Amino acid sequence: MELEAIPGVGTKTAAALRELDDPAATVESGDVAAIARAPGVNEARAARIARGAIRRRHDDEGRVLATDRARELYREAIDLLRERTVTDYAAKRLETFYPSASASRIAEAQSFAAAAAERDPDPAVREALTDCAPLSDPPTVRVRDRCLATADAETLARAEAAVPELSVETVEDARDISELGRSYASVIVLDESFAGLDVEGDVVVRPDALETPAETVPERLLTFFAENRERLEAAAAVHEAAGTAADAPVDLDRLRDALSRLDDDGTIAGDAELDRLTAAVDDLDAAVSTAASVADDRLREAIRERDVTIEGTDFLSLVEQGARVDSLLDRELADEYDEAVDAARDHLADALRLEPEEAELAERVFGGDPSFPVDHDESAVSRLRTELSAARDRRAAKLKADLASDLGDLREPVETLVRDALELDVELAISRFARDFDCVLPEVVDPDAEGDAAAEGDADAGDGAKGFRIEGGRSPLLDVDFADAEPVDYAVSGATLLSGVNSGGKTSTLDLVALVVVLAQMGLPVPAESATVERFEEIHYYAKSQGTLDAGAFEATLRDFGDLVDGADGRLVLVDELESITEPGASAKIIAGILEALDDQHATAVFVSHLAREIRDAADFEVAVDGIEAAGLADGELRVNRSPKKGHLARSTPELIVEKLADDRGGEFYGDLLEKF
Ligand SMILES: Nc1ncnc2c1ncn2[C@@H]1O[C@H](COP(=O)(O)OP(=O)(O)OP(=O)(O)O)[C@@H](O)[C@H]1O
Repeated sequence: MELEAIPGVGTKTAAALRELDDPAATVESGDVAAIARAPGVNEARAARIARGAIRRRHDDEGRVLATDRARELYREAIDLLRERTVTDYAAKRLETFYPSASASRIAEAQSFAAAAAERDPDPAVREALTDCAPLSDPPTVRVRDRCLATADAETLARAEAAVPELSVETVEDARDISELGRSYASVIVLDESFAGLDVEGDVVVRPDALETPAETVPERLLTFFAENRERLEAAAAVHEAAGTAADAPVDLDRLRDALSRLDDDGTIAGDAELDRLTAAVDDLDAAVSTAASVADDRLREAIRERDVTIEGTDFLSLVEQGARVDSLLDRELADEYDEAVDAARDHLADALRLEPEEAELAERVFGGDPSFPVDHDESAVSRLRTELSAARDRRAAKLKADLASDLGDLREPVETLVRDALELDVELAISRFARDFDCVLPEVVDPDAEGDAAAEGDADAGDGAKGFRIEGGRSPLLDVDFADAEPVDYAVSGATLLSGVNSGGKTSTLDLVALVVVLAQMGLPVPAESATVERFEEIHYYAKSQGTLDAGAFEATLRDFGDLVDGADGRLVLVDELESITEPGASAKIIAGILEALDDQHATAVFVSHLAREIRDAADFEVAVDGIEAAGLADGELRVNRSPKKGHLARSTPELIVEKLADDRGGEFYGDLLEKF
């Protein structure tokens, strides 16, 4: 796939995406975290790229959200979903859902959402998701005790690219290699031509070394797993909490076992022998000095308890020549000295937990010429250190190789393990949203088919329709608790005026319609008992304007509507109290004209207005009027039936108040007033 063909991906972004392992598949996968691994691509941008790829796949170029208020509604819908995610990943991934005019995209998203809504939003899974995050690539580790060697320039370039962890050295002959063997603990020769090479040190010829990075640089896998330990454990916990452990792409026990053998810095953990050797090397000097003290104490004690007879000549030579008293040890205290040395050797072997062969080397540390304090042999200590260090490094290398080979098998599957856990968060957010707001998956119908979405129980409506029909819709965007949101039934096909008392819920009804349509075209469940909506090409929602516009702004608004009515088929137009843009008489005429044009073009429109009667009178066609009706005033409070009544011009609040006064007070004045309505 041409990456540049994705909407919103330019040459620079395409170049960044090409750095990914499998750019096309990654971009198509919708995995926002994986896309965001491309250099310079953050998650918000990754979501846009994923959305672009979806659009391209569905040949979906259109922009359904056509006005600021429509876009605002979409943001509010996304926010309601995002509030229900646990991970950043899921929050970003939800952004790949957008209102689409493509039937195939809506169907695709709906099938995802339908499966998601079935998920049980178990609090235990939510808890487990807390530490879940996309796997990260640790920075390249430099391994300094090993190198690659080749005589070939091309192999050199390939090796440098494939194994940036190791130095790649150029060699011409066996002598060069043997020299490398002295500088590095191990050398891997890449050229077949050196097969059978016999040089000293840890030198191997492995032409396949670049293809087997787990063996060549086990550190790469080890640091990857060490760095991602918490994320992997969290993903495993999610699968367990969700009851999907048995189907997980990785055997979770095996993963945990491998992780338990790994330290946070990518070294080997939990191996008693390696721990013993490491401690022995680290403690060697301290143990030698304590062992010497043990011997000294013994000897001191022995000397203190013995009567030593010194011959006169000895005494003289001691006094006159400053001869060392040590010479007496050999003669007078030989047994005691031997015992003290044995004690020192035992102490050393015990303290360092040495194996018999190592203990043999350790014996040479003590037992030279008798002396007090007891001396040790520094070169024997050094030999012991070399021996123990080499054993430690051999052990570590073997364990690393073993562990890397185990982890190598898990490398690919853990990607899926983590991705599945994160995707579960996306699904659970949708499930929670659907449950919290009593949602249903709506029917999104083809506008070109015959019939009206608004036509209830109309056999002709079939699978095709114009307009929308919402039953029992309850908006989560109201300023009251969702539990107090009263259900609204509303269906419109064609251009309609919506009248109603003040605060009757007209604006809230427009919000509900916009929200239901936006969610429906995102392929998501909607907060209603049932809903059928036309698959609109565009949603134009205009919020109530703040006061009368000056001439310039009025002209601009009129031009907007001029564009809007041009080719309006397939559009949903929601307009809240457009009359406030200019004086009432002119407003009524303008709104009547716009409605007429929209109706002509089979657009679906709902215009909320307090001037419904005037607009109807000004219109040259039979304009439909619906009304949100007050059932009356009770204790000064309006009692409202929130579902607009079809074909009904609702009485206004002033009319209701005049009627109340006429009833309560009687008299000519109120009666005359009432008649004027
Ligand atoms: N379906 C509903 N369920 C519960 N409360 C609602 C519902 N619809 C509206 N309300 C309440 O009524 C208030 C007024 O609603 P809204 O602003 O939509 O009325 P309006 O008819 O547009 O008013 P105005 O004529 O003043 O523009 C809302 O703030 C909300 O508290």
